[in-house]
Amino acid sequence: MPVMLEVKNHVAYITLNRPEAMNSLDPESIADLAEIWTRVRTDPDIRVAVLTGAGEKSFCTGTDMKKAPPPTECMAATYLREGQPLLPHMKMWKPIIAAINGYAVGGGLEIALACDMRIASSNAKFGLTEVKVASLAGLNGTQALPRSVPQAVAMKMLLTGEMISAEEALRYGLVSDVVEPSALADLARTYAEKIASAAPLSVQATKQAAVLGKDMPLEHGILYSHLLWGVLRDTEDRKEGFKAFGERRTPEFRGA
Ligand SMILES: CC(C)(COP(=O)(O)OP(=O)(O)OC[C@H]1O[C@@H](n2cnc3c(N)ncnc32)[C@H](O)[C@@H]1OP(=O)(O)O)[C@@H](O)C(=O)NCCC(=O)NCCSC(=O)/C(=C/c1ccccc1)CC(=O)O
Repeated sequence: MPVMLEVKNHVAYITLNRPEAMNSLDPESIADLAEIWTRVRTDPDIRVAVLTGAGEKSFCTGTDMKKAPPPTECMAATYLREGQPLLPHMKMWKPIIAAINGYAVGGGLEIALACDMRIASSNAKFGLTEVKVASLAGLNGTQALPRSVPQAVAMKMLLTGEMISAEEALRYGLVSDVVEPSALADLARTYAEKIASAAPLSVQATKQAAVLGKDMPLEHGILYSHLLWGVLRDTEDRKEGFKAFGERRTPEFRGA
């Protein structure tokens, strides 16, 4: 399988599984991923997803340039029917954690930028190298990178295709944690299980407030987040959370 999925304790573990090709994305991987994201979005048992690459060398190096199929129709037809091939499938309010276990390059870094949390192994390298192969970081890279690291760093990376190290990525805030390669999966699981143990609707509303609010004027974002708080106010889970606190026990959340 070019992409593997395992669901455990409300966490979807997704692994790009073509280590021999640095987990680059061939057409089968892209189709598999699209299906998996739909499952993550719609399966009520799944509360959070972890995305990683197989092996210790690479998270994902973007388009498989040796297997990219020639176009079968004009771009306008594809674009107006489907929009983008990858990221719309990731659009959901369940959080996605990128566990970056090596190279995150080209479309690979763009996918990581579409995740909510990014943690990395100390051997990870990050680059939007599309200019080197006569293309463009057209999934989200030209927009998301300058919003994720200082503008000067983003422009250097975008225009030269130069990669940065895990240490630099941590310094610029592109990732939140850097650990030894052998510790990455455990750290991803720890964060994912923490998120999965919280009330699912509260987690999803929190992501929505943070993601949508980022592009609103502050005053609007604050009002919007207050409305989302109001949406959560009458949930069974909020009652359970408050009750469990008073009874000094672990709450049992149902997503209701
Ligand atoms: C990452 C590297 C620097 C690693 O170098 P290293 O020397 O350690 O390893 P290699 O020998 O190079 O790799 C081992 C093996 O894997 C194959 N490999 C690696 N990456 C790819 C890839 N992206 N496509 C196909 N094959 C790949 C490599 O050929 C080796 O195979 P072997 O010879 O052993 O059979 C180095 O691998 C590297 O620089 N990789 C390329 C990274 C890159 O340029 N990525 C950008 C691709 S373009 C892209 O992602 C785009 C995304 C997009 C944008 C908008 C809309 C949709 C998609 C742009 C686009 O598609 O146009």
